[in-house]
Order: sequence, then structure tokens, then C-alpha cells
Amino acid sequence: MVRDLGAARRTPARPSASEAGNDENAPGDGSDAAAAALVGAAESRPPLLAIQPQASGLKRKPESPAPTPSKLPFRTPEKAAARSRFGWAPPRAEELPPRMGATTMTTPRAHRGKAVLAASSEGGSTHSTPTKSVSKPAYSVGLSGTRPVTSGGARGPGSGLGCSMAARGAPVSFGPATVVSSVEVPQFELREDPSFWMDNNVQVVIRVRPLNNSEKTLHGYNRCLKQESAQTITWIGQPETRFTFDHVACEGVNQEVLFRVAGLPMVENCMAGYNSCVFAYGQTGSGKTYTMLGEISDLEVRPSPERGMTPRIFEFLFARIRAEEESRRDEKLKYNCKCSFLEIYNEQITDLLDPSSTNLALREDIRNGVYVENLTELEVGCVNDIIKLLMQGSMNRKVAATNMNRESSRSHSVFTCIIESTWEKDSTTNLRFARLNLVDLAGSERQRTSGAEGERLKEAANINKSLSTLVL
Ligand SMILES: Nc1ncnc2c1ncn2[C@@H]1O[C@H](COP(=O)(O)OP(=O)(O)OP(=O)(O)O)[C@@H](O)[C@H]1O
Repeated sequence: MVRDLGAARRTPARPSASEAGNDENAPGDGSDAAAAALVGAAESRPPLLAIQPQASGLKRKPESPAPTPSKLPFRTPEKAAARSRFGWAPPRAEELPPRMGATTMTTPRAHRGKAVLAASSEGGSTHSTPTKSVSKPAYSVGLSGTRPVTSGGARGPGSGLGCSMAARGAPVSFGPATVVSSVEVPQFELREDPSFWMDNNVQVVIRVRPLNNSEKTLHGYNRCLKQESAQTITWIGQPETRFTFDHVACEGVNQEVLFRVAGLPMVENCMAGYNSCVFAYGQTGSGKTYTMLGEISDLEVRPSPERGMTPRIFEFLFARIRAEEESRRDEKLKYNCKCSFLEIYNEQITDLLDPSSTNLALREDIRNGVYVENLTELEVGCVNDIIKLLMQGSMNRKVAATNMNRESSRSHSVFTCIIESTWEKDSTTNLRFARLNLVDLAGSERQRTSGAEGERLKEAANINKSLSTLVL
């Protein structure tokens, strides 16, 4: 049964992270999990992954008219210009931190059980992807967590945002991991350098969440990972394996710091006209929703320090928009932002801003590229507009209790903001366009550990299937 957390999820019932701990991941009891399935299934649709051609007679929701080339020329985004405008000096090679491990991607990522925060933007030139520092036969190993290793191979961390990797090839079994038992874990500062993002299309940030109370009660302070720097993390199994990422955020890294490292540069990219995307991937209960959304109730009155990436991104975006419009008043610079919020549940798309609108079709055409047909797009002008949409959409999202997370998101959610700007220069009207996607994926899970049965099991199968497709 799916629980509509309409009430529960965004009420004070969800404890703050300071209390976290505590029983967040504890399984709910039967009554807690009761409720109704929200999404109707349509039988005859092709699978979601198949993009359907534009149906004749069907029209997308009205959009702003396409610019006439002669009147509204598109401006090529100026990364270099944006960099200097925001005061970022391009880092000199010698200033960059030494990268541990190999610098090329040596393993395709097949993930199991942990989370990654990945962000990307169009443009730039190089890929920066996780690397591991030992070359080994194929395996699947969990990174991230502070969760203790339980016997028999529940090696996945499961706490924190982390990542698992697997090399291609035949699986080999591993011996049990060693565990580190320590109340204190070393802290590492993340390097805030927005200009770094200007030169890298994709970055992967691992976030390790603190142990919660039930984990401490069950397993003490045992951990199967140790962190050695702000870029590397080591799985203390056999063989001990070190992984290198763009950033590894230790347990002590808070929402503000993570936003400054990973969210703020995305806003700057969008302001400069680049499409950008941040998505959280990982094992159920590892902290994806906490990272992407965090605590958003009461934001208008008393912003919580636990608010996550999404609200912070929009706080910053609207502040930047106001500042830009002010400083370029003579050019009549104007921004216009439109948002949509959807979920993918059991391979079907539902409009979270209009939940009666289910089973939406994915289409593609030359003008719009890939888009979701009939998805609600609402104009937004300030953070409060965003908060309302986030609250509304989050309440409609499918959430249910599993053994691993009392409020497990059972769907992937995509919050999109289209940022358009127009300005006049040399008697010409210019138009710039960027799209920002903020994605909170459903958690990958082992059915045995998550205790999925019945409807939960069907969801879990669809979640794992779609995550595997994403990785491919
Ligand atoms: N960095 C953190 N600091 C404190 N608490 C955290 C942190 N990350 C996650 N938590 C807590 O852990 C619990 C699980 O987090 P969350 O619901 O975000 O996991 P998830 O990865 O989204 O899970 P699922 O995939 O099942 O939806 C929540 O109670 C959350 O408040």
C-alpha cells in the first residue's frame, strides 16, 4: 500500500535532522503504512523509456513564442564572461588539489545500494568522473556510509549519500569488510570553487550521512568506510579499495556547505544560459531527499538550516536575478521562470502539480526536444512561489515505509525550472534560455533488506530496473 504523505510528510511529524537519528529509518508499523495507491496504471502505453512521436492533433501547453531569428537572436552563453562577471578567477593548474588515484574513469558505474549527488551542465570540455585507485576484478562495492557492515554481505553503506561502483565483468565475491568503530570521524573541508564547475561537465559528490540512533543501537559506531581526504573514501573490505570522486562530503558537512559546493555553481551556469542538472542517487535511506529537499515546512516564516539543495538554489537564483536585472536596467534585462514537477512511479509519469494528470507521455520534436506532454508549467517569481510548488508536489509524491526508511520515496521526482531572459542591446532584442533539473531518485534497495513485499516489491523492481537503465 502506498501512503500519501500529504499530511504526514510535511508536517512536524518529520523530525529535523538534529533529531534524526533517531528513528528515521525505523520501519513503520502496519498502521503507519496504511493508505491508498494514488497512481492509476494505464495498460496500453509503451514503456516510459520509449519516447513517442508527436501525436497529431495533440498540442503542448502554450509556451512563449519562438523567437524570430532576425529579431531575437540567441546569444551563445559566455562562460568566460560569466566567470569574470562573478569574480571567479580560473584556477591555475598548480592551485588545483592533487587528485588521488587515477584520473581517468576506469570503471563504468553499476550502482547498488548507495547514493551519489551528481551535477552536470552543458558546455565545458572535460568529464570528471569517479575513479578508483586499485584495479581489480569485477565487483560491486558500496561506498558512503557510516552504516556498519552486517554479516553476510549487506555491505552497502546505506547511510549518507554515497555511491557504489562495479567494474564490468563476472561478479566475484568478497570477504567480509573490516569495520572501524569510532564515535568520532575525521572531518574534511570541501573546496568551494565555482569556477571549477565551469570547466567540467559532470561532477560526482558523495555525501555520507551520520549514523542514526537505530543504527547506533543495533551496530554501535561500526563503519565499513574510512575517509582520507575531501576527494577519497576507502572501503575497508578485502581487498581494501579506495575511490576518488570530485568531492566526498563527510558526515559533518551541512546543507549550507553542500549547497555552496554543488548547488550555487549550477545557478551560475543557468544564469549564463547553460542547461544544468543535479540529481541524487543512492540506496534507500541514504539521504537523497534530505539533501535535495530537506526540511521545507515553515520556510516562509523561519527558514530551517536543514533546508536542502532545492530551496537554497532558488533563494540564490532569485537573488541573482534581482541583482542582474538591477545592474542591467539600461538593457531592460528581464527574467521569466517557469516550473514543473513530475514523478516517475512504476514507469509512469504523473504531474505532481496536478496529480489527476497521470500516465503522461514523453514526446520529442524538433522544436522542443524531449518533453512531457501536458505537464503543468507554472510561472514563478520568488522563493515563496517555489516553496508552494515544492510543498504541493512533495505531498503528492508516493512515499511509503520500508524496513530501511520510514519515509521512503517510491518514485523518482524531477523539479524543473526554465529560466528565460531577454534584453536589448544595439537595437536588438536578445533571448537566453536555460533549463535546471533537480532530480531526487527513488532509492535502490535490496528487497531482502528493505523487506519489500506486495506493492512495495513491485515498486522496488521498477525502481531498480529504471536505475539500472539510468546507469547504462
Ligand atoms: N546528512 C544528514 N544529516 C542528518 N540526517 C540525515 C542526513 N541524511 C539523511 N538524514 C536522515 O535520514 C533519513 C533518511 O533520509 P532520506 O529520506 O533523505 O533518504 P532517501 O535516500 O531519500 O531514502 P529513499 O530512497 O528511501 O527515499 C531521514 O530521516 C533524514 O532526515
